[in-house]
Amino acid sequence: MPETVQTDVVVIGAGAVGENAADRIVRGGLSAVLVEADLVGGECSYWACMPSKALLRPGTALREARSLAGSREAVTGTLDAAAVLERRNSFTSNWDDAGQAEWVAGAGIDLIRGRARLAGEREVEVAATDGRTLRISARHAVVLATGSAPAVPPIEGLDTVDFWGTREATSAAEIPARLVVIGGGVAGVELAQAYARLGAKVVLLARHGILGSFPEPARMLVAEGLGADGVEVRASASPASVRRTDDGGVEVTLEDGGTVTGDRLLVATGRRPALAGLGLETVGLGTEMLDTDGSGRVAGIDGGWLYAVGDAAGKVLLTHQGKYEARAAGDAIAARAKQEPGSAEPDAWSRFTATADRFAVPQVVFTDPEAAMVGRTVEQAREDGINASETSLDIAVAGSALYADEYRGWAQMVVDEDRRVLVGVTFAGPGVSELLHSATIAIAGEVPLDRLWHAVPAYPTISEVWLRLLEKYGL
Ligand SMILES: Cc1cc2nc3c(=O)[nH]c(=O)nc-3n(C[C@H](O)[C@H](O)[C@H](O)COP(=O)(O)OP(=O)(O)OC[C@H]3O[C@@H](n4cnc5c(N)ncnc54)[C@H](O)[C@@H]3O)c2cc1C
Ligand SMILES: NC(=O)c1ccc[n+]([C@@H]2O[C@H](COP(=O)([O-])OP(=O)(O)OC[C@H]3O[C@@H](n4cnc5c(N)ncnc54)[C@H](O)[C@@H]3O)[C@@H](O)[C@H]2O)c1
Repeated sequence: MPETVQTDVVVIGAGAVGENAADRIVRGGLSAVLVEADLVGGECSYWACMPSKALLRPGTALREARSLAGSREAVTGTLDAAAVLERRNSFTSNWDDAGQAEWVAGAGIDLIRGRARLAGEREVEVAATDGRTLRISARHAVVLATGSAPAVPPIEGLDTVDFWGTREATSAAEIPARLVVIGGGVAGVELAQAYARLGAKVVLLARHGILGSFPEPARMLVAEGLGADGVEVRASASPASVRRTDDGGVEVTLEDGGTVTGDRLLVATGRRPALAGLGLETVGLGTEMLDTDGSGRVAGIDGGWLYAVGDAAGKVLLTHQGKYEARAAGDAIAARAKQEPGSAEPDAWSRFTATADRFAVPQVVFTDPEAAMVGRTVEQAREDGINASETSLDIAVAGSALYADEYRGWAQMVVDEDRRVLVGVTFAGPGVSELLHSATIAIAGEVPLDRLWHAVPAYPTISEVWLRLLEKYGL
């Protein structure tokens, strides 16, 4: 007989998103059980954001030192790959989640380690890691925060080789001499540059070019940065088949008949919500993408007790947006339990709905140079029926010249001409990631351009690009 447990809310998955949902639920006065099958902290902490950025940052710091006369002369060596890997290990706490589990306990959340699945309305069954089977009844809600799984492309022979996914690439203990990367998305380009800087000879196969969601000039700057580090970017290269070579490496045959060989193959071709094996059929749902509203409530569930947030909801696969969805869902669940006014069907921009998921999503590609974008491209804005204009220029202000000798960067703003507010901004160049939040505030706050004119950028910072953009726009 399974042990039975009663709680207000069960959160399945203790990644960054599940942790935030449970935290908001407890802060809202409810009890929460958080179930985790692997490491508390999830993908971002151990196999994604943190280790990948830890692998990239030393190379960027070195390039920055080399970009200035005076400090350039002080650089006498190359990256110490072993030290970089060691520093990366410290950011993942050597894949030990004791610190995160301690935070969960301190937040008043009950942690159960094991694999959970739905077992009917408001019921969750857990195969606990200590061998017990638990049956948890949730008085108010169940939140799916199970993250995502790699989308493995249907490339002939891929199942016969021992290839890396992003998990293996972010946790590797050594640098392969030759690395072939399939996938020109964010994960592919970041890891291609990280490994090239750590000494690998990298070929990146990007069938539609790199960073498809970014405007062309930003993509070009990143491609040049990759090239400068020796990454061979093969745009339009579509892999047809893969085989193991006699020396233990891999050979990728392209659709045009060409071949590329490496000691390791990294496949970074996107991710899908992790919904398989979750018992969704017990509540009348399939394992295809869930349909959720702004507070994460899953459509088609009587009583609205099932929620999905973060990668599991599949709207925006980014940690910060997932955590934002979790805050909205957690607050909504707690408020709905108390029948708080405005929580049942919240208005846009209420704290119970993740409105920015549609209009103001920021993303940074942590390559060198960086690419940073928030909101819509001009094409997306026009597709959405917005009377959009675009203003773009190279970043060439006193702050950028001081930042690096021969600084090269690009900026673009997309304006809704009817409302005279920003709906999209892109920056590309060294150090631009820290500029992005100014654009996010302008978009989420719908700051009128005539008022934005009065947001004076400090001299001499790269932020002066704002002034140049507004002047070029006509202010
Ligand atoms: C290489 C790489 C780099 C990235 N870099 C960035 C970045 O720089 N910035 C950024 O914003 N985003 C980045 N992302 C995306 C980011 O990692 C994800 O958006 C984020 O991890 C999603 O968080 P989550 O909590 O929804 O899912 P996850 O972090 O995947 O957590 C889900 C958790 O649920 C658990 N789980 C799943 N099923 C069950 C079950 N049945 N029972 C119990 N537990 C279960 C899993 O074990 C896991 O711990 C990156 C992704 C990759 C692949
Ligand atoms: N800095 C960051 O914020 C960051 C970094 C890494 C990953 N992420 C997130 O993690 C998720 C996964 O990243 P990703 O780069 O794997 O996904 P992605 O969807 O961004 O890119 C996948 C790439 O793989 C290519 N591809 C797909 N199938 C292919 C095939 N059969 N052959 C060749 N190429 C193929 C696509 O054209 C695309 O360029 C994304 O949602 C991303 O936003 C974020």
